[in-house]
Amino acid sequence: MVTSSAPGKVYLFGEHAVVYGEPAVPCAIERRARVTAEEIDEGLVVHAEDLKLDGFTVEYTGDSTDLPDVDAAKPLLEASMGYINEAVTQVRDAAGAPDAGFEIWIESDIPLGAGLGSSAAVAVAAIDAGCRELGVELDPEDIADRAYQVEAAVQDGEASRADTFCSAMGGAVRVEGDDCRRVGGVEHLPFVIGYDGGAGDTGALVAGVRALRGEYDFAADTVGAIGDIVREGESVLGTGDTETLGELMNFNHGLLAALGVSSRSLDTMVWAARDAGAVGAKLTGAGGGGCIVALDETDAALTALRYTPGCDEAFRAALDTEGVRAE
Ligand SMILES: Nc1ncnc2c1ncn2[C@@H]1O[C@H](COP(=O)(O)OP(=O)(O)OP(=O)(O)O)[C@@H](O)[C@H]1O
Ligand SMILES: C[C@@](O)(CCO)CC(=O)[O-]
Ligand SMILES: [Mg+2]
Repeated sequence: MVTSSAPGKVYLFGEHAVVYGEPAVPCAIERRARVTAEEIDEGLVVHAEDLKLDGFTVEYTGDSTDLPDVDAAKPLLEASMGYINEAVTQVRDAAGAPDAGFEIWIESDIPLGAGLGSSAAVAVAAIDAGCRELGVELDPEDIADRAYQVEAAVQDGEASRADTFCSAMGGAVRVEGDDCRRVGGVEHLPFVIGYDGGAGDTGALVAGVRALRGEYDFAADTVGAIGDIVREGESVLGTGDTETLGELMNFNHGLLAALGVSSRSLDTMVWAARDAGAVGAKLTGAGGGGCIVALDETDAALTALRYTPGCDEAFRAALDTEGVRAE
């Protein structure tokens, strides 16, 4: 039996636009998903106790034809199980063991569906644990690639490599299409996270941006302008110029809001952090609900968020320079 863990992430810049080939800079954070895998004779048994669907805790067995006995919509359950099922498919493929059976336990500090990359962290950790259990060591780039295949399969092709590459490699990364690399020289960023307790539907939000981009040239230009922000941000990343990073994050949030992926609670938390003196604040991930990320060396934004109606939880999240690892 082996356990692997992988970090969640925040986007400094570039979510959504990265789906259309613009660059993005996600950063791994010290909140992890841990996956334990044990080889069994056949089939798949998954214990996913954090996986709450409208209040249900799901412990499921076998493949998607053998759904757990809970009163939740079948597509919702199938989508939720998809990441682990697809990760196991990748493990069997990598190990050349199409019939390998697994019992899997998932435990995670990353809120689900909230923009902190829980799906990528679970996929990355599951692939690493499953492969090591079968005696196969993949390097982090291969794990990232296979975890991307998982996200692409579950999200009907609507996924970039950003979340999975970041989770596998750790630190700050830059992703532009298939070109994925680590950004050197970034050791510390004073991230503060505000979480509204909710979640966004990544697929629907991506589809909304795609539709706007098709309908209006200025929406396509907005996506391009997010790419310009990323290119500008890269030039100051690692120089210690937090003020400029913050200003660019604020601009990025405005453009994401223009594309329709913010929400009242995300905007409220963004303004609470800024009013408290954060150098910048924006939504992170797909949006619609979930988390914002602010930059603040002091405790002011953290405290302000804790008193902001609609903010369920606020916490610091240090940059995690380590990606996937054996536990
Ligand atoms: N602890 C967990 N146990 C089992 N499955 C999980 C767990 N955490 C995440 N998942 C899977 O990931 C899905 C959430 O992924 P989704 O991409 O919607 O959100 P996210 O990755 O948290 O946010 P974003 O992609 O915006 O950063 C869950 O529905 C579930 O299928
Ligand atoms: C919205 C999006 O850009 C980020 C979700 O964390 C989608 C993706 O990159 O796959
Ligand atoms: Mg995700």
